[in-house]
Order: sequence, then C-alpha cells, then structure tokens
Amino acid sequence: MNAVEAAAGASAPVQPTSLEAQNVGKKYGRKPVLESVSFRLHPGEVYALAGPNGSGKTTLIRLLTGLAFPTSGRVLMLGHDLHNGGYAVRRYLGAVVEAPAAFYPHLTGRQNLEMQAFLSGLTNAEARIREVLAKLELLAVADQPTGAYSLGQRQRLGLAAAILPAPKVLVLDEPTSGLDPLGINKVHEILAELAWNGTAVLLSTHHLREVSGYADRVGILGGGRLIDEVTMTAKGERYRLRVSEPERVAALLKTIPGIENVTLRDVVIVFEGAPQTAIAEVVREGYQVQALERDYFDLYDYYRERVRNA
Ligand SMILES: Nc1ncnc2c1ncn2[C@@H]1O[C@H](COP(=O)(O)OP(=O)(O)OP(=O)(O)O)[C@@H](O)[C@H]1O
Repeated sequence: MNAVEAAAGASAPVQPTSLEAQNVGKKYGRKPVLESVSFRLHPGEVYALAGPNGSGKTTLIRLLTGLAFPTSGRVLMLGHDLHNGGYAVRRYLGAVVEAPAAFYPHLTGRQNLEMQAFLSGLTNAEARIREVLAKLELLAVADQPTGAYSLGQRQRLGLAAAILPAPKVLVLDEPTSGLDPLGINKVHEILAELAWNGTAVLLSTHHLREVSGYADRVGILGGGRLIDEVTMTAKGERYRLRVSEPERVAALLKTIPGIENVTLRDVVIVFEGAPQTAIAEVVREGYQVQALERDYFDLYDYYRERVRNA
C-alpha cells in the first residue's frame, strides 16, 4: 500500500478529510475572483455551493478538481495537496466541470463509458457500465451516438462517467442544469444515495430547495467570498410567534436563557428554543399571544436574505 492509498483510507483507522479548501484565493490578472475560501468535506457528506451568477462557483470547482491553480491557499484531497505533489489522489476523484461533459459524438454512450473505463484503468467494467447507465436511466439510448443525445441525456451521461470508477470524492458543477423536473429529482436522489454509501459529494447548484433535503452543509458564495455556511442537519427547531407588542416581546425573549436567534420579521417573531418556556414568560409579563407555529427552515428564503444583505 502506497502513501496515497493509506491516505485514502484503505486500511487506516481514521479517514482524513475528503476535501478541504484552506484559505483558497484566485486572481485572474489583478482581478480577485476568490478570496480566502475555506471549508471541509468528510466521507459521506454533501456540500452544496450556492451563489449568484459570477460569484465564483465554477472557478472554485476548477480549483478543487485540479483544473486551475490557486493564487493563494491550498486544496487538500484525502489529506494531500492537490496542486503540490498530491496528483495521484485524483484517481479517487469523479468530476463534471463545465457541464455537460464532452463526449466523442460518433461513439455511443456505452462506448464512451468503455473508453472512460479504459482510461481509468477499470477492468471488466461491462457490468459496472450497465449499472451506471441503468442508474441514470440511459439504457434506452446507450447504443446511440452521443452526438444525437439531448442536453439532458448528455448531462446524465456526464454524471454516469463521473461515478463509473466509484470515486471517494465527487465534484459536480451544476449537475442538474438542462434537466427536466423528474431528471433533477433523479440526480439529487443519486447524489444522496452515493453520500449514504460514503462518497463525499460537492456540487454547485441553483436548486436550493432540492438540495436542502439532503445536503449537510450549504456554502453561500458572494463576490468571491464564502459569506455563509449553513449546517442543515444542526438547524434548531424554530417557531413563529404573533403577539400584541412584537418589538417589546422580541426584546423580552432575547433575555430568556435557552431562547436563541430571536428575530423580528415585520410583526412576526421568530425564535429557536423551547416554546413552552417562551410562552410562559410572555404571558407572565402580561402580553397577549395571538399565534404560535413551527417555522420550517427555508433555505431559499435564507439564501435570498443572506445574498441581499451581503
Ligand atoms: N478565465 C477567466 N479570466 C478572467 N476572469 C474570469 C475567468 N473565469 C472566470 N472569470 C470571472 O470570475 C468571476 C466568477 O466566475 P465563475 O464562472 O466562477 O462564477 P459562477 O459563480 O460559476 O457563475 P455562474 O452561476 O454564472 O455559472 C466572474 O466575474 C468571471 O467573469
């Protein structure tokens, strides 16, 4: 076992971080496109990158996959510096950058995957190729030249090629662009399943509501900086409260131990923590409670606010 295999966790008791950006920056000429971006991704986690057009998602993905060099900082894949000596770990990477991926148009989908398998050193890949074609619902067109594929079919073949060698790290730039609604769902299902089986998945996306169902963290890029990182699994239970004097009650709630992140949205108070504690105190202080309900976290709303206020 060589050092790379050891780092990839072949028999090591503790798996290293799958993918890590450490203060990554990128300039084109004098223009900074990314500044000091840091995050970590572990095996089995899904990290979604969101951000407005031009915020730097594709640039970051090019750096994370070794297609471009950072101007500052470094990228670690499976514990190795991807741009400095750690080139061999790329064999554990599956990626689609600048989708849809390019294919030989005169070859069929299956032949393109056979070529990919050969280049990746996969032997006896026939069954695996059939498996990924079935997973991406491409068996019906598998023996047609890819030059005749629709955008959505090429997009799905790109993902099939990326997952063919069962990568430990999967990085995808907008894998659902150009897909119909059922295709979008299918791709998200596949990514969730891959993560469930241990693959670390990073994707850039504009489909916030879909990824919020299974992403562990969502990084929000704005103007080349990671302006926020939302941990989806740790989202506390939140409540919406309507009362007679919202501003005073919001101020009161902020003083109660265990009640956190109190905000006022117009006349509605949103807070995290035990609702019984909050209501008991509000009533004791003589305010009238008009309504109390669960506030489900909406990543899209949160993102809109965050980007607007960045
Ligand atoms: N090769 C390049 N040379 C100069 N500037 C570049 C280059 N590539 C990207 N940029 C600039 O970097 C910024 C970020 O671009 P990038 O494509 O990474 O954004 P994005 O978030 O992926 O956008 P979109 O959502 O539209 O795909 C843009 O201002 C873009 O013009």
